[in-house]
Amino acid sequence: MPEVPADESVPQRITVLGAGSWGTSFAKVLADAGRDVTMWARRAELAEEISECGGNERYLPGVRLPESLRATSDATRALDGAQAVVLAMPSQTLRANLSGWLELLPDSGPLVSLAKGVELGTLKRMSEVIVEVTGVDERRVVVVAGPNLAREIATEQPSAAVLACTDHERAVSIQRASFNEYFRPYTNTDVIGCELGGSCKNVIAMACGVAAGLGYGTNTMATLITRGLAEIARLGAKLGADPLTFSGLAGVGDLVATCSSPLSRNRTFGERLGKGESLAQAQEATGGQVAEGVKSCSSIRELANEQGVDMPLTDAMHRLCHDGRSPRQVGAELLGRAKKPEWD
Ligand SMILES: NC(=O)C1=CN([C@@H]2O[C@H](COP(=O)(O)OP(=O)(O)OC[C@H]3O[C@@H](n4cnc5c(N)ncnc54)[C@H](O)[C@@H]3O)[C@@H](O)[C@H]2O)C=CC1
Ligand SMILES: O=C(CO)COP(=O)(O)O
Repeated sequence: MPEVPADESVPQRITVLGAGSWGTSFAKVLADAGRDVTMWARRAELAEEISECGGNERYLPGVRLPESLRATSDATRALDGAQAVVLAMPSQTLRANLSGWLELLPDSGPLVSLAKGVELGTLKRMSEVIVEVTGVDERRVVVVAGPNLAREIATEQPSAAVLACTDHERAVSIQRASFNEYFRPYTNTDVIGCELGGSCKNVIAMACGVAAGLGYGTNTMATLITRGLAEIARLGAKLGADPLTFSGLAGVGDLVATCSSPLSRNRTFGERLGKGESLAQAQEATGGQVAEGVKSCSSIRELANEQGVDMPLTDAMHRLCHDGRSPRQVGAELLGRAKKPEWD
């Protein structure tokens, strides 16, 4: 266990709200870094399995969790004494969940967001939703981004992440609270860029999955990743992100990991669509786990339209998921677009 200096700015008692794959894996990261971690799970049986059996077979089969990790389905108990709170649920459910916990959240300390998505309807990033619902200063909100496939981290494969916060010191406090032998977090003050990178890459990963499902190879994947990065960076530039962020872990890093890995739910979802499954069939097959890109392709597309930013791949994924187009049709539409220089 790495030595963390006894420093009051490093939260010791941390609550993770949400016990899906990333919530559980991130709770393990924190516990392995020496923190005192309590998880909240929606289902009492899952809370019991984590506390009593040291596992979460539905989300992370075969993974042994640290003995120190406790879980409860009682949010009041989970949040009692929390010095930092980690929010680990799907983007489209964050607002409703958070609204139910307002009275229980600590008055100070970081609120850490793991979710990668843009809210339907409001088109807000998750840190914006947190600030709006709780009324906290944005400098309390820390966003976790980067190439972080939950299962790889839960099996202690070396990984890096980005902790983004407009308050550098706050990001450093979570960095010190979470680093361990296999998890190396960097800090970044560009919250907008990190959140956009994490949300938009889910849509591009779906596109790569569709291409794989259609039987296409490496040239197609490389094209989708590269042109995906170009459209993400265009949106980021318009919304005030630091362009450098997109060449970092939250940009190209997460894009490469998610677009290439069979562990990615978004890529797998796209692959099923590419093989001819319907949206409902692909949804059924994910076993209740979230593929954020399915909804974010619509919210990001709307955000891009609002900002006058061209995002053809995101638009294509929206047409495929929600507008009745087939994978081959959207492929043909993309290739048939007006010819243009690589850089506008
Ligand atoms: N799994 C991964 O590898 C990574 C996931 N993320 C992001 O973290 C967020 C959470 O993802 P996961 O933990 O993987 O999701 P998951 O689908 O594995 O688990 C979601 C968790 O949220 C809980 N939840 C609370 N309210 C819910 C509701 N109304 N509907 C559905 N579930 C609800 C579920 O019970 C479950 O514990 C997502 O935004 C995802 O994009 C980010 C990095 C890595
Ligand atoms: O965000 C992720 C990796 O960084 C996880 O991607 P999926 O949600 O597609 O599994």
